[in-house]
Amino acid sequence: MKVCLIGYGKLGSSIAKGLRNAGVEVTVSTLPPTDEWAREDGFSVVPMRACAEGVDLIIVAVPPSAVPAVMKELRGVEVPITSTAALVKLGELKKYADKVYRVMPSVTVEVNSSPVLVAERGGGADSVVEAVWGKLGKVYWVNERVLDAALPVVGSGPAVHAEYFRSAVEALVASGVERSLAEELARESIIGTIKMLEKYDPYKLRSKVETPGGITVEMLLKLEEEGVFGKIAKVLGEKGRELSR
Ligand SMILES: NC(=O)C1=CN([C@@H]2O[C@H](COP(=O)(O)OP(=O)(O)OC[C@H]3O[C@@H](n4cnc5c(N)ncnc54)[C@H](O)[C@@H]3O)[C@@H](O)[C@H]2O)C=CC1
Ligand SMILES: O=C(O)[C@@H]1CCC=N1
Repeated sequence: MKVCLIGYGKLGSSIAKGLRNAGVEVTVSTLPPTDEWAREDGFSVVPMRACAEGVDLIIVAVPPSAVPAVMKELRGVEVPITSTAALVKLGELKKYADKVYRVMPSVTVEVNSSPVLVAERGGGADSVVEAVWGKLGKVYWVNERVLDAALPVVGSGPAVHAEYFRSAVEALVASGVERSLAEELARESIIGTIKMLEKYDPYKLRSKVETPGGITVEMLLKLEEEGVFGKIAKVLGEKGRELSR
């Protein structure tokens, strides 16, 4: 499979590396200075129309404000297009191309382990979209409203989740644990928790940990009293509702 990737920034570079891990041939078209970064990472960089020739799929990973210019330059190209841009709706993309999709992944595509929301089925090239994006994680076909609602947890997710990880590490360091050990302990604990969440719902998991009268319930009630978890749900939920309006 061959892919043309437009944009080699924070997300684009992760997409390119993830696709390469999976054996997909990637050609890049991007602006300076990221063209040099792509070459340094071993990708071939060419002008946009040349990039779009003879490939199975085009991935547009440019800032939302640059999408209209890129889509105009791709006008008339028959290859299906997937846009990763937040905020640029499918209706807007369809003004420029027939076979076009919105995709919402996260930078964890770099390790081939991202949820990938795709809107919407029936865009004229579903199987090639599934085949390429399926190399980067797990594909979920959804309507656009769901893609937007999920953006704060999927697209922004790694940054948000990493802040919890960081807080756990700081807590250990504050208690006198060496930072390298603290990082390892927090990471292993989170990996184990994710595996348990495949078996148990969060309420059940919490009840397995909370010893009556013990320290877990004491700490969690304190965090709840301070509104920590409610605040996360409120802010991410409000953003999802705003985006999916
Ligand atoms: N960074 C992330 O974790 C995620 C980003 N997104 C979306 O992906 C898109 C890219 O985001 P980032 O990589 O963070 O942005 P970025 O600013 O790091 O990278 C943008 C890239 O697009 C290139 N570019 C800009 N205008 C161009 C043009 N006219 N022609 C060709 N290339 C052009 C830039 O040179 C750069 O390589 C955005 O629309 C964003 O909403 C979606 C999900 C996650
Ligand atoms: O922060 C942003 O706007 C983009 C979309 C999701 C992740 N990064």
